[in-house]
Amino acid sequence: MLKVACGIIYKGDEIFIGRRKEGKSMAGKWEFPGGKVEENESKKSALIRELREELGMAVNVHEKLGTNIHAYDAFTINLVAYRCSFISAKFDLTDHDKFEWVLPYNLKNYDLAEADIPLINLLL
Ligand SMILES: Nc1nc2c([nH]c(=O)n2[C@@H]2O[C@H](COP(=O)(O)OP(=O)(O)OP(=O)(O)O)[C@@H](O)[C@H]2O)c(=O)[nH]1
Repeated sequence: MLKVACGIIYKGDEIFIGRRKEGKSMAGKWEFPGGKVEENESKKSALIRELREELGMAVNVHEKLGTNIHAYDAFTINLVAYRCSFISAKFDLTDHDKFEWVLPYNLKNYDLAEADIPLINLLL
C-alpha cells in the first residue's frame, strides 16, 4: 500500500489546493499537496520535504486530521492528512499547474482526487 502524507494548509480560514499538472498521474485532479513517504522517513518529515520540493513552501505541521484508505484501479493509497499553518512559499510549482486558496465549504466544487473526497467532511 502506498503511504502518502498530505497537508491541509490553512492561511486564515482558507485551505491550499493544487491541481496536478499534465504528465503526472491523475493530471487535472486537485489535491492537498504532499507526497509519498519514503522508507525510514516519518510522515511529518515526508510532508515537510514534499512541500519544500513542490512549492518552496514552509509550514508548521500540527495534528493528524484523518486518514483515508482508497483503492484506485492501479494501487491502494493510505492518505494521511495533517493540519498545517502556512508560513511562506515561493510558489515555484513543479507538480502543479495551478493553485487556489479555498474555504472548506467550497472544496466540494473542485474535482479532487478520489482519495481526498472523504477528507472534506473532516474540515466542515
Ligand atoms: N500529494 C498528494 N497525492 C495524492 C493525494 N490524493 C491522492 O490520491 N494522491 C496520490 O498519491 C500519489 C503520490 O503522490 P506524489 O505526488 O508523491 O507522486 P509522485 O510525485 O511520485 O508523482 P507520480 O504519481 O506522478 O509518480 C499520486 O498517485 C497521487 O495522485 C493528495 O491529496 N496529495
